[in-house]
Amino acid sequence: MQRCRVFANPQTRVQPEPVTTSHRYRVGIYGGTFNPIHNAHLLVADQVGHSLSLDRVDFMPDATPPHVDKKTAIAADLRLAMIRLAIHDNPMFGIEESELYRGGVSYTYDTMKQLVEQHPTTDYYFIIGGDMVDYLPKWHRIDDLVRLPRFHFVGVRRPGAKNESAYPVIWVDVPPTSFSSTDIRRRIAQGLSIRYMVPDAVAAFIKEHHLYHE
Ligand SMILES: Nc1ncnc2c1ncn2[C@@H]1O[C@H](COP(=O)(O)OP(=O)(O)OP(=O)(O)O)[C@@H](O)[C@H]1O
Ligand SMILES: O=C(O)c1ccc[n+]([C@@H]2O[C@H](COP(=O)([O-])O)[C@@H](O)[C@H]2O)c1
Repeated sequence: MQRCRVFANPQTRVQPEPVTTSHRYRVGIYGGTFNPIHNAHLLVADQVGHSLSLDRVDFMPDATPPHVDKKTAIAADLRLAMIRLAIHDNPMFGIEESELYRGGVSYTYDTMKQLVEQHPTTDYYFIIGGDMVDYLPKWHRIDDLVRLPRFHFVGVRRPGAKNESAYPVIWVDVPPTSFSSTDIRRRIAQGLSIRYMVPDAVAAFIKEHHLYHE
């Protein structure tokens, strides 16, 4: 049975304490712009979490994405609010907000270096779309990133697809869903339904705040 440390202040979160000193937490980090978060993101995070027996999968919204060609996203607090609404009913899901606090361009090396240093008993599994694996050689300080202790890449693969990479990647097969946040934004601008593409609470938030209506 896992022991818990109960803090004197009842407001403080009760955190599980490792049973032995060798206990390691297994945390998935799912980075993205989440403009907005959608059901394919949730499906991927859940599938990877279960496939790799992760203790947690944290969604990590970026401040400024490293890709220069990406369009400016809506304000971070709105993206964050939608992530909160989307994940509230899944106890495996959390949010990693450090890139938003840091600001500037959200290079994964900078973020993960800080996280592995701050959490020495945690193994990190950074989730990326299978198509993105081909672009890893272009990532900022990629050779330093893959050498960080307790850092792993997880490639989300369509069943049966190739699993080649210039860098070590743990491949996980996930049922394919082809839509993206771009598709959601376009559909909203065209007045089309996004029901079942995003959680109902996210759709209601988008409507209430009149987001993505051009
Ligand atoms: N349908 C999908 N299936 C698998 N992975 C996905 C899917 N949509 C997005 N991802 C992955 O989710 C991560 C976060 O992506 P991001 O927030 O940029 O979403 P996106 O839907 O690709 O957005 P956009 O269309 O605005 O580029 C990325 O690793 C991306 O490859
Ligand atoms: O560090 C980099 O050079 C780098 C280059 C491309 C993407 N990333 C990260 O990968 C995650 C998904 O990125 P994107 O642009 O596909 O949504 C997000 O957390 C980005 O910060 C990181």
